Amino acid sequence: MTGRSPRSVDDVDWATWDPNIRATLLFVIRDEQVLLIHKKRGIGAGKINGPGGKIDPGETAMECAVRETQEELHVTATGVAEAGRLWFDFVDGTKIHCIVFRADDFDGEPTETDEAVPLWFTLDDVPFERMWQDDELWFPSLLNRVPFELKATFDDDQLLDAQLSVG
Ligand SMILES: Nc1[nH]c(=O)nc2c1ncn2[C@H]1C[C@H](O)[C@@H](COP(=O)(O)OP(=O)(O)OP(=O)(O)O)O1
Repeated sequence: MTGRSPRSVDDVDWATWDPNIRATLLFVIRDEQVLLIHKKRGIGAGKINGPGGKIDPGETAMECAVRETQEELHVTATGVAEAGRLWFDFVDGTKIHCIVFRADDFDGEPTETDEAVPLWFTLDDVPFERMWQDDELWFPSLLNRVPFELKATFDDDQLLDAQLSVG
């Protein structure tokens, strides 16, 4: 039998799943608004997302989230706390483990860089149609400060299946 690419979350052997990318996302949520980016390059270029990126050797996930936010927007997030964890299994073999952080505030002025354009959205107007398809599933938990875990399968940037657990 020829191998079939995993399609549903239950097709993936999560017990042996080993991510080839460990990354972070950070969402500053302040005054009923969320600070997002239009990402110019890298995985998900062209989409709107939170700032974030790959964890460097020797740094913690939280240090990575703060560093990436500094690099992409020239602001320093404050009041940072872990919000949830994401497991993305792509049919091309890319396996991304992503830790999501929430921040209450920041120092500095959001500034466009080579990597990102800063964008503010009110919490009832988050542009999910321009974001990764999984984001809409876990964003309510992020806003409500309920810990979440999401496993999802993707074909390129098309969401195939997702399982969310909260609390
Ligand atoms: N399905 C998905 N949903 C989502 O919300 N974010 C995703 C995602 N798949 C990937 N990402 C994000 C998480 C992480 O911040 C980023 C990783 O992509 P990259 O490695 O291209 O990041 P960067 O290029 O910004 O990082 P560096 O290479 O470290 O500069 O993509």
